[in-house]
Amino acid sequence: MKSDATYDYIVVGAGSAGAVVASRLSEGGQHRVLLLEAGTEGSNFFWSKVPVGVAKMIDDPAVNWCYSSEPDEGSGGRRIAVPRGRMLGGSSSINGMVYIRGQAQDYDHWAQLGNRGWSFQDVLPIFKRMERFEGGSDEFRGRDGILPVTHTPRNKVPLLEKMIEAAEKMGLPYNPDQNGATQEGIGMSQVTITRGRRQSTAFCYLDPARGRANLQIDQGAIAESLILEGRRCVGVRYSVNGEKREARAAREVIVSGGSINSPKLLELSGIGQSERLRALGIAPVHELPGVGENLRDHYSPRMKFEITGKNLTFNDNARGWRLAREAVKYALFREGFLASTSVPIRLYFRTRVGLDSPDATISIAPFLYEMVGKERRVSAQKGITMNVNVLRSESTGSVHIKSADPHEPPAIRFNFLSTEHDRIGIVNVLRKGRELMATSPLKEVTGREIAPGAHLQSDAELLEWVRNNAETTYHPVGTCKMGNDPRAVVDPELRVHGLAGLRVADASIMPTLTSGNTNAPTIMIGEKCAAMILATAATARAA
Ligand SMILES: Cc1cc2nc3c(=O)[nH]c(=O)nc-3n(C[C@H](O)[C@H](O)[C@H](O)COP(=O)(O)OP(=O)(O)OC[C@H]3O[C@@H](n4cnc5c(N)ncnc54)[C@H](O)[C@@H]3O)c2cc1C
Repeated sequence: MKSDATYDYIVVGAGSAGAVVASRLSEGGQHRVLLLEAGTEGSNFFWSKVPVGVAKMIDDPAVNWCYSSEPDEGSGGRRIAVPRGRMLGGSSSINGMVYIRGQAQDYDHWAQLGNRGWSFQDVLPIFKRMERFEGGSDEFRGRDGILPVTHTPRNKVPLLEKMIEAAEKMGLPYNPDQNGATQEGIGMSQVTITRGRRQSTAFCYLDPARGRANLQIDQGAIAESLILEGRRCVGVRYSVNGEKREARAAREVIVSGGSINSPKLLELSGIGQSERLRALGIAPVHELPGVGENLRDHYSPRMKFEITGKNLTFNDNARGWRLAREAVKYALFREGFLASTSVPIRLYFRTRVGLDSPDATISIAPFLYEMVGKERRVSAQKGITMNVNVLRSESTGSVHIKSADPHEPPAIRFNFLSTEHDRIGIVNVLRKGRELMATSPLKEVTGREIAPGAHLQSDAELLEWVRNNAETTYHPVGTCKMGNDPRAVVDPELRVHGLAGLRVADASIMPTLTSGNTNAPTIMIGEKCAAMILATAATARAA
């Protein structure tokens, strides 16, 4: 066993949150930081740089953990793919690059649950500080941050103008900034793309930090367990190419492995439900019943409609010789299909009267795609794909290890559609999708409803279709949730309850889902965690 030097902080996982934590902790130069990342690729991985590369990486084990869920009732007995980034930048390096904070109420709710310091008023300054955005009002948006956020141009795909007009007829106004005063309405997606290049946390936070003498980034380094001495975490056991190593942390270890791998690492270290761990031959060290519980995600069926008009969708220009033309456009100008998000437009809306804020969303890819082997390709048939989901779904599942072998994937149980709220909600969203396509001027260019299909009308039929076809939007959260109740894993400072020297900082600490995609909130969590750690260190120095 190789025993490395002692660091002040060890961060496990260089993802949306972990890259931020390591970058910020090493910024001032006074703390020695070790960042362990299981993946071997970085921000120069070709398909990670090119926005359209999402489709290439969705199932590529070189940069993706490629997990899948356990079959259950909510998924009609299917296994659902659970892609997770496995490279510097983590899932921010393979994701769809949509940038959405969620609603003020999401964070106020976290604060109401007892998480002091997490209300919208508390986190808004962090969101503003971290972003470099070109529009919106100064009250809500930041201009000088490390993370470039851009607007998808409005007029590039003619079909989108028809969508905006149809939505407005339905009473959903055009919203120029869905990260501004209100999320509600139809708007162009904001994205972490600049000049045709993905802005992952690897690119924005780690690349500029690489030259720091006090930051060591070890890639291909898989954390296998935490080193605990009594009630204190003092380091990490990990392996690189099968070689076992140990690193010691004089101050703290920060686990940022994401919602699937963070609870897994805690359990492998004896932290979790003692009975469950004992049954797998792991000696329980610290009973913490919430570890791996409270898994939440956005369950998302894809609706598909035929489009009859000419040159209205990407199906017209992203195949055959036209795709080659798009490639040239990308190479020369960093523009076009290859340089864009696949979901340029989105709607946030209320599915029923009496709600304070939107409870559902539809994001739209202006093309149909098909699976060719394990790859998603643009179809010859013209149409659109709608990704629809309830924003704050209430079904909860779990992530637990299946054995003491750190290299075995954990059991992921989503338990989707297990609450009435989620069942009613998803049916309402499907109906809203239909309503949009049946409204002028979209109606005039809309052909057949390919999925779910017009023959499915009753709630029961639609729900059955969802069970058998829905995917996720790749937003697992909550498995090391923050709070003060018996199922909470970390406190509002993200310290693991009952242990010293150990924090968790990633999407797993969210007690509930945010109203939208989860990358921006997770980067904020990384920023907030680093700020809290640095404040603690400064207080200790002053004392
Ligand atoms: C395909 C896809 C599309 C998505 N699209 C969007 C989108 O458009 N917009 C959006 O906002 N969100 C999107 N998301 C979700 C968003 O990217 C995630 O919520 C966010 O990146 C999670 O960040 P994290 O820090 O919790 O985990 P991750 O970013 O996944 O980082 C965890 C890191 O830890 C590493 N790691 C794990 N275990 C170990 C270990 N034992 N040892 C060493 N390293 C380890 C992993 O390799 C990884 O690099 C998408 C996600 C996916 C997968």
